[in-house]
Amino acid sequence: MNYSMSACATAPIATADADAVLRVAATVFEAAQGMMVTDARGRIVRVNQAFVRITGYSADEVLGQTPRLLSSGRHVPGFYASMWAAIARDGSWEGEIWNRRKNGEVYPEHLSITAVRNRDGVIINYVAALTDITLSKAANDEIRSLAFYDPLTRLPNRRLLLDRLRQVLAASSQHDSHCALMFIDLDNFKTLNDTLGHNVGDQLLQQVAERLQSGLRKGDTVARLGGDEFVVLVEGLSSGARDAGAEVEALGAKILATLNRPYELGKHLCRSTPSIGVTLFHGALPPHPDELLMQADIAMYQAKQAGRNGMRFFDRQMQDRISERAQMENDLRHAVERHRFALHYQVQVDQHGNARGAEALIRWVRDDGTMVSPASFIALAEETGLILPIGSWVLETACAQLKAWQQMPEMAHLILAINVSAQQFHQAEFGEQVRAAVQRHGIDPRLLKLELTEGVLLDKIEDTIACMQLLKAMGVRFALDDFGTGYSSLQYLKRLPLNQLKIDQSFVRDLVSDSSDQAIVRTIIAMARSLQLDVIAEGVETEAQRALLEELGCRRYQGYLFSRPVPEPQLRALVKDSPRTAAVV
Ligand SMILES: Nc1nc2c(ncn2[C@@H]2O[C@@H]3COP(=O)(O)O[C@H]4[C@@H](O)[C@H](n5cnc6c(=O)[nH]c(N)nc65)O[C@@H]4COP(=O)(O)O[C@H]3[C@H]2O)c(=O)[nH]1
Repeated sequence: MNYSMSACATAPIATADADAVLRVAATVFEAAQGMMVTDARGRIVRVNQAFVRITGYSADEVLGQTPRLLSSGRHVPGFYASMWAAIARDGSWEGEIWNRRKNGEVYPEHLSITAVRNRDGVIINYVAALTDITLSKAANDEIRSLAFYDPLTRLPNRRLLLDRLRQVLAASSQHDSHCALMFIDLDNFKTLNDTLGHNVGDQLLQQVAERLQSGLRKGDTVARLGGDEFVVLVEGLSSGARDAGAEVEALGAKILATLNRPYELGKHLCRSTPSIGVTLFHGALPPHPDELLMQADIAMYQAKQAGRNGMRFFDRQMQDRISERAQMENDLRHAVERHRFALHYQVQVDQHGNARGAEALIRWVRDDGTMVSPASFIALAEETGLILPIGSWVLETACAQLKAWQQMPEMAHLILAINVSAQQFHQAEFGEQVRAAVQRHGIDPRLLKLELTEGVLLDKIEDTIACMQLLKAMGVRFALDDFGTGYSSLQYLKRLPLNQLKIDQSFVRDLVSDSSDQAIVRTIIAMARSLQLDVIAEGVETEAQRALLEELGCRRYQGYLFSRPVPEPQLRALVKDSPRTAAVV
């Protein structure tokens, strides 16, 4: 284009060929790009239709003028001087500038200017090609905005936050002052969103964003990471960690108070509270931005654990615990995939010492063969949902074991109890799962006992009763585990098709010396009687405890006095020796 223009401005018109070149040049000159030709002194000598369209000036209005008439006044003083210096040096210049249309509107344009020289090398014209980039610039801005800002709140997003954090970290080695990263998460946002709808949830997030922004200093950054997670980056705190901590503490208290004020969300007046996690950093050895964000997140999690609507500072021990937990979750997942579990069995005896049954207690078998107690992984399995495949494995393994016992005369009478967690029990297909397992293994369902805790039973009581009744009708038994530690009331206990109450070991431990434990155990036994339920005591370790339990009316026992939980072959040996099962320590 510029080449053609130079041809147009400089080629001598002598031949028919030259005529054709001229027509081509004229056509090119009238292309979509704005064109402007000046003489060597900068006076406009020619413009095309596109120029007229872009600038709003007619050719007559600009001929003889200088391009200064388009100037927007937006550029710094040295801008044009350096542009002309480049043209003088290189023969051309190209870049983006702001110009002004005839109607006063300032617009961005892409401009390229080429100097045209005669045969002697003297500049005779300047040719400018200009493109209005208003639209593409707007599109660029939009892309930038989408890439770096959260569309809902207009706050910086994670990408921009990390970018700023990187800058702050790079600069922090030169400053003494501390900076803080605060991770803010709204408590119960999900519930509000689910109950009042996303529209109301969005309004809350917008108002939280406004409150956060208005409560901070200009230099601080508020970002939204997504969902109900906000982050505040605070710079320029005191140089001493203690003072900086106190400043952040005050800021945190202010944020808590601001976000605690009620929100008007359409026709709803709502309350929302935040949990805030803070990590402080400064100078010498700044951590990686992702690491800082993780620390603040961990501290926020700790604030949640501590009861919400509060603030916590990051603490490294907490991080170690969380890393351990993550590692354990990973290992447990592998264990579930490869069925790395074993059932141990703890015998349950009657008052004559005869084995009447056993409780199956799971162990996680580590790759090095060590056994991990369920006390250290069942809670994690419940939190992560892994309890479902684990529970299925226990059910299958217990049924297979019962089947095997049915072929052994000395074991065939044993009732096997398994623990069922709340999540497992409340799956819609749990009843069916048990029925199918019983059928698949061809076992007598009366030999299977499901131990449930009070928590399981209290939840969704009608569904619970329906599921229990279905299984009870098949012959499956139910025991209520850890009895006495929850909130069971006689009224609802009456409605549950239970077979047995299990006295929690915490009442057995000091039974001999503690008269209030004796009173509790006496009451539980009386309650069981009135409900016509069996009663068993767990955690029986001494003969004195057993004797007292017997005196109080309890006829079934489980505990170290009889045996610890042991692998199946040991249980078999033990049962063979019963009555008065020998103690296995
Ligand atoms: N101090 C003392 N302790 C005694 C005595 N006798 C038994 N124990 C222990 O007390 C726990 C009794 O089981 P639990 O209350 O159902 O408590 C169980 C149960 O809630 C859960 N659990 C075990 N296996 C499973 C399972 O397959 N599924 C589910 N969901 N939970 C399980 O893990 C808990 C802990 O199991 P374990 O570590 O095997 O711990 C067992 C057992 O080893 C005694 O005389 N003294």
